Amino acid sequence: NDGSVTASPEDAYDSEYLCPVSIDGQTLALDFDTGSADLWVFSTSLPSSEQKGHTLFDPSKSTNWKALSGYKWNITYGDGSGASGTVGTDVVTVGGTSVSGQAVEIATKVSSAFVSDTANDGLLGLAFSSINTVTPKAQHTFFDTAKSSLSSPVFTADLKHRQLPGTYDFGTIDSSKYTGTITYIDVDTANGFWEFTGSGYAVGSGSFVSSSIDAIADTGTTLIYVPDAVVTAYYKQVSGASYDSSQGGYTFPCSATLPNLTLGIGSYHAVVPGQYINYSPASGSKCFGGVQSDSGIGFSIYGDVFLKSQFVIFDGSSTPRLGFAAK
Ligand SMILES: O=C(NC1CCCCC1)N[C@H]1[C@H](O)[C@@H](N2CCCCC2)[C@@H]2OC[C@H]1O2
Repeated sequence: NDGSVTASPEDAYDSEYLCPVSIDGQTLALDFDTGSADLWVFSTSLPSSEQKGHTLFDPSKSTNWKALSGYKWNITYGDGSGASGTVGTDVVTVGGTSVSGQAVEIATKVSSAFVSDTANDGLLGLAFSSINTVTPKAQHTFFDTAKSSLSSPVFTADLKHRQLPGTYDFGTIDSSKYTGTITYIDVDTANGFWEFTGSGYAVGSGSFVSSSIDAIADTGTTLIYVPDAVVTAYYKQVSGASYDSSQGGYTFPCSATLPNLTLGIGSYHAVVPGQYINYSPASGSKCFGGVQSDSGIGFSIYGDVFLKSQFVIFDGSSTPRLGFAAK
């Protein structure tokens, strides 16, 4: 029951990656999010003003749909976006991986950021089921439901930079998708995230600075959010860079040459190419950086700007761990 599904960038800046997911034959484009644990979809139960432009799941058209009476969900994400609604179970298929009895959370309310993100029909959470928001009983993620039917209890992310589709694979580690060896690091699941301790950083050709960085691997977050010491060291090497409070982050002249950012994972040095850190135009001739401060978040976030530079293994065995390799 192993499977592989394409992950297509939603826009020219790789703001998010969307994957086709079939719910009893109804196919929606979902944002696979290793930073949350709810599988929720735009539905015919939303007010029509919030449905516009999205593909909707209609449970009344599903023969395998089973409503969970009295069950509800309500989620708020780190960017302030959120959604809420009701719950049922159905057959969910991702690439070749099909599971029955999967909790599918029907949106009856979504925040404006989701309404306007018309390519996005919902989220498929891939964090640990301990942070699923369904009450009165938390539900399993798609990966947890599928795990026992996979050749190996793993999924991998091979996201790409700019305009290229990548893949999420379930159940196998495809050795054609990476070079060299895989470096594994322990994961602390206490907060429900794929959380680990990074070993430090380097900017461009500069020397590596050893420092413990508490971080999560989050496919649902676009950028890299790291401690101020890293951010300051990085933009010191970018002429014309500055913190722009009106943009809410560091910007620099779009013509700037950006240094690579190396992030340590154990003894492995993961290199994020400088070009990946020119995230998008901000205003005028300034561009918005793909590396920003993690202050106020509580931990660092290695989001898509980082993850797309690597081949990443999310190992859900009894001792969960993360694997990273160059590609
Ligand atoms: O909130 C975060 N990350 C935070 C970013 C700031 C620093 C803390 C973490 N990720 C979310 C992302 O923004 C959402 N967004 C919705 C609107 C369209 C774009 C995507 C989408 O839903 C869940 C996840 O993905």
